[in-house]
Amino acid sequence: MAEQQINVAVLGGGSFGTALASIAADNGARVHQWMRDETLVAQINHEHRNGRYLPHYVMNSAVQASTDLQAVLADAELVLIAIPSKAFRSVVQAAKAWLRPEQILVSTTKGIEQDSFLLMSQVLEQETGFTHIGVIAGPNLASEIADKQLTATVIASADPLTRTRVQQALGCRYFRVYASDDRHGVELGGALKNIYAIAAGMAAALGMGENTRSMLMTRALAEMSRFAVAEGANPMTFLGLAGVGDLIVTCSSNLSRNYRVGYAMGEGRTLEEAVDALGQVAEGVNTVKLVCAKASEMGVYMPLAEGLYHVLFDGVPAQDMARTLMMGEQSSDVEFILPRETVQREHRDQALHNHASKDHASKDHASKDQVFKNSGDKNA
Ligand SMILES: NC(=O)c1ccc[n+]([C@@H]2O[C@H](COP(=O)([O-])OP(=O)(O)OC[C@H]3O[C@@H](n4cnc5c(N)ncnc54)[C@H](O)[C@@H]3O)[C@@H](O)[C@H]2O)c1
Ligand SMILES: O=P(O)(O)OC[C@H](O)CO
Repeated sequence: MAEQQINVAVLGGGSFGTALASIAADNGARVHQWMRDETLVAQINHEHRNGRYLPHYVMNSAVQASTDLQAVLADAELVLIAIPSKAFRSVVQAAKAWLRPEQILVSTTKGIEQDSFLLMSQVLEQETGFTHIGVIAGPNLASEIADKQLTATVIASADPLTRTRVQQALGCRYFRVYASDDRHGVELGGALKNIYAIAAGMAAALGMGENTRSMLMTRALAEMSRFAVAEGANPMTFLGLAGVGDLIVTCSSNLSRNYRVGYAMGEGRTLEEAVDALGQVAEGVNTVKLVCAKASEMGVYMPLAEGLYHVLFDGVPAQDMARTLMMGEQSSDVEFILPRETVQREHRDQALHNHASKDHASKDHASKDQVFKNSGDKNA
């Protein structure tokens, strides 16, 4: 589908970086992939395999791997950055000397920066000041893409050139790229769903049923969009691939690392044991901490995220947390139709009404008593 051969640089030698590099090469792009590990570089260049992250996947043999950041970026028109959020800024800073304003820079990372609460495309913007900046997010399990399972993603950018170039570079017979201009919403969708994937993994390990999983995912969507709207995103974005799409896949599949962390904890492992056993990044663990702090600062109601926080960091058993959540307020289904505040007001009004009726009834009763007393007929 690529209309002209484009030079693509992929920064990151993990599973998603590797899958994206191969897609772009399948699509006719000239692809250079940067990573730190010389052994992996040699393996990709000679065996066309990334034995550490996607051992069973045969990559497109045209992908050229290198540890030389300058060489990888030299001719790149499109730069895809697939580095975990903890290291994202430092890699961008290292790359900065060879980045140019005409390049298209796209983050594929679904995480939030610890101290700044910035999303990765905001880090890119802050570090470079460039305009062709975008993000990719959607239901994109790297190992399924590697298997060439039919997959769709979203390129989100306010910049039309970024959107069309990424669609041209990556859209192919097994990978569809949809466009959005709500970069913030798409990026938040990708980062926030990791929280609920941990909770869904936990629920599955605890033997909770399909009704429970469906409730969890739907309420997660309500919570994610409530937070994102408070952050200035468009709630409609959450109806798309980067919202409900990514939430479904990550809350349903043990190919998701976040789901696997939750599952291991539901089986009784500690957070540390679960993360160690994974050996890769589960962004949701850090994201839940940052989002809970932010939500309390902004006054956004996020009972699921808060509940998960208590299980991960305060030693609250997951079963107890689930019970507590069921006792929480019974609120609105879709808050953009019936606002949560309206339901709360209705409950308050009803309580007042009940109280007033009770009061009235007891006064009525008392005055009847008085009449009876006065009339001396207690059986009237
Ligand atoms: N794996 C997926 O299915 C998938 C899908 C969509 C999005 N993502 C997102 O993409 C991002 C990267 O994911 P991944 O699956 O490729 O991760 P990964 O854990 O498979 O690999 C991360 C890569 O980053 C490298 N890295 C870590 N710290 C580094 C540093 N300081 N300098 C240079 N390189 C460093 C690692 O060596 C590794 O090559 C994550 O934020 C994830 O949310 C992943
Ligand atoms: O493995 P996870 O949990 O990081 O999820 C991978 C992707 O984000 C799924 O779209």
